[in-house]
Amino acid sequence: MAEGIFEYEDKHLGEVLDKVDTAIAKAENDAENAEKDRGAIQKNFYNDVRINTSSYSGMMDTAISIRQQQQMLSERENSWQHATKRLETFKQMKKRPYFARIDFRESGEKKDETIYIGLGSFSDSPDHFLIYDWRAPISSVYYDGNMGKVEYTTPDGQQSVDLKLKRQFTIEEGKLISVYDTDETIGDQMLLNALGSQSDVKMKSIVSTIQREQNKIIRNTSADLLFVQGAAGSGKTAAILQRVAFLLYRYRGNLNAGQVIMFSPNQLFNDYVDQVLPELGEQNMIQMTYYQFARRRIPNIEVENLQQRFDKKLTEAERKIDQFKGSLQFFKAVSRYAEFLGKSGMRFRNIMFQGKPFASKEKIKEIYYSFNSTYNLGNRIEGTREALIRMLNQKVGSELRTKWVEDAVQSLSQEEIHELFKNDPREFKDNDEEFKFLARQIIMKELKPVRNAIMRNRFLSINAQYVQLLRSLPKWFDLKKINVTEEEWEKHVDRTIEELKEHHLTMVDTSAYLYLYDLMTGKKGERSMRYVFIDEIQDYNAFQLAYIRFNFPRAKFTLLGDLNQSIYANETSATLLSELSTMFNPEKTEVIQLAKSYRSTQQITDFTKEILVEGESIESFSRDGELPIVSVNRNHQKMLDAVIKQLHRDREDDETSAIIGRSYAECEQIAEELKNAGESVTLIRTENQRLVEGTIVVPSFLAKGLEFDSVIVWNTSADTYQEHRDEQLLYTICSRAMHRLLVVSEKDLSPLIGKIPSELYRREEN
Ligand SMILES: Nc1ncnc2c1ncn2[C@@H]1O[C@H](COP(=O)(O)OP(=O)(O)OP(=O)(O)O)[C@@H](O)[C@H]1O
Repeated sequence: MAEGIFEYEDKHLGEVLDKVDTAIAKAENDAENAEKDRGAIQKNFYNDVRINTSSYSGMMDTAISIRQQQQMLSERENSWQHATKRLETFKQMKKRPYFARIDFRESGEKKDETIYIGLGSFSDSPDHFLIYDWRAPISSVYYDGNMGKVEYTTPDGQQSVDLKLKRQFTIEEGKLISVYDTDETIGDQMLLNALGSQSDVKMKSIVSTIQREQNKIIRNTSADLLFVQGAAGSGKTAAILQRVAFLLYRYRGNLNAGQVIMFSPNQLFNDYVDQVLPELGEQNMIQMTYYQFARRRIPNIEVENLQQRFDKKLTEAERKIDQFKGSLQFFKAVSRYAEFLGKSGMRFRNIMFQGKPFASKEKIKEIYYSFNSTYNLGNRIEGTREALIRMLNQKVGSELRTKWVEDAVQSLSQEEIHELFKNDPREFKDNDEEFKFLARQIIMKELKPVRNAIMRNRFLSINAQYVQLLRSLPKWFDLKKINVTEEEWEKHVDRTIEELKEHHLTMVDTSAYLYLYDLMTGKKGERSMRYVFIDEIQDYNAFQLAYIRFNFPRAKFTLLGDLNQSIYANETSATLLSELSTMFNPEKTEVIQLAKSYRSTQQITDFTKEILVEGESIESFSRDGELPIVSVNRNHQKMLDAVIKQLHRDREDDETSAIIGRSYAECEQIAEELKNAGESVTLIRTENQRLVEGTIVVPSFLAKGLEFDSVIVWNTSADTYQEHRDEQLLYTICSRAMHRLLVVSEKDLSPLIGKIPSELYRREEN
């Protein structure tokens, strides 16, 4: 880089920082004044209020005066908050005000324009922007184009510019460290710097090095369904977090973080990504796992967790049934079944009062089916509830003169009477009136559980209904379509009933169970949710997706995944794409492929992609590193020694390490053995655990979406990772590594590693 350019930019940076300093001083002053004003109002609050309570109009004046003082106080409070927030932003800006510059000429203009791009915009007068927000329409040119004509989208349509210069800066703590000019999309040097650094317990934003394909994902506003298929480490997660920040900026004022929800693979992952949006100056969206989403609706039932789902061994028939229960076909079958329920077949439960039915199930059924045939299930349940509440109100009257009520009134203590008056004693005309009042209060209290049962639809019987749905299925669904016999189905239903009795449900049943319940109760879904993001889509089945869609009927969807990283061998993701295409309008569906893997060094990506049968489309990013090591050991102890040796190497080089075992049981054992050998490691037991610094031992099914400097794959022996069955699982684990990968096995090496060309790794025998 020419000397003059660096000096020029250094000077420019100095000028901008001076202006930021001026803005800081002003914001400090504003904050101080707002604080003073606030203090003064608080102190003089009652001096400044005109108090006059001698007449009605005087009291009104007093109330108005208090209100005015309160309003002034809250205005000062707002301006104080505003000033402190601005101050905070400017202080951040001082460290790294911008990261890029572009020069371009707009069509029809005679002069070139220069803009600087940073995390947020900054201007020294209303029309004079010194820094543009990376999300501003014009900033897209920086990410999207090579030199020459570049198009970009504005809220008013497409625009084009002639791009003449693209310059990148490294600025640290307000000091210019380096300047690069590039005619590539985003110069490799900056990306290399970003990728070469050590991993952290928290993911970082990628704002200064967003790649062109990623930019498409981030800025897409047209699709109802945006589907991103991308190799491991291709930046899917990084891109969607940036996308959330983009959408919050683009629709500022109309969209808030509470209207965006992201389904993530596990709680560890939530932890891992929770700093990205705050770093970009935005609030985090709602984030949960599907398990949490389902679980909060049915607290009394234990839903199958990740580990149970992962460890499950199914017979061939069970596998087919499981697959069917996770399909769109079954989703439609449940919808159809619910339609029948509008005519007959709804199961009810008695609502009990003092050991006897307040409303018998027969009576409830009679009410439920008394409505006109045009009523849908939602209207029916509402009508039934209203009729039951009317019955309840009549019951209050009819119970007045019963013996239990009389006895209860007679035996009331003074305190209890006081309480029934709600500490507000009243005058009664005579004793009878007082009795009636107290009796009503007692009856209403006693009937409260009945009222709750009505309002909470406890007269429905979801368990019985779900079982009936399963039992009756062969009568209206041809089991031949799924290659299952009636006996096999019967056996399966019996098992589900047993599980329900134990308050257990598998994940596939849970979705169907909840969906049926929502249909029965006429639930409409959350219409205020505007964007739904689902990461690691390959681990969902079509039923779950359809159910999520049902829950958020007005939202736009962004689905991200890698069909090569399905960790559940029982479920196939291949059919997922075709099922998806029937769920959304094809004209509003866009698919983006990300083929380049940024996470790992070239050596690691070249190695891991060989594990897959169809891995050739994965491109490695040219970042150089050491060859992966495949260590084949004579016995268990040797294998452990190889791990310890690598841990020492990692520690010396300041690399974070993760040891990934296939099952939880295996991880528990290694963690124990490593501790006994004096190594300090943390075992990740469940998906709800927090991420910690230092070496961790994590089971394969919890490593989803995470990354580590150095990955050690434990026991890749032939019987642990089998050909066909475990290809994707092993690929997923190995692709967690950024800079270093060690695969250790005892005796026979898994054929999945054996088939990798030997020049792609270094073999060690111990
Ligand atoms: N444009 C980029 N600039 C800098 N770093 C990037 C870029 N894109 C991706 N990365 C980095 O590459 C790594 C992998 O990205 P990310 O976790 O988003 O990939 P992914 O596609 O979600 O992977 P997986 O499917 O394996 O979970 C992260 O460390 C991320 O910060």
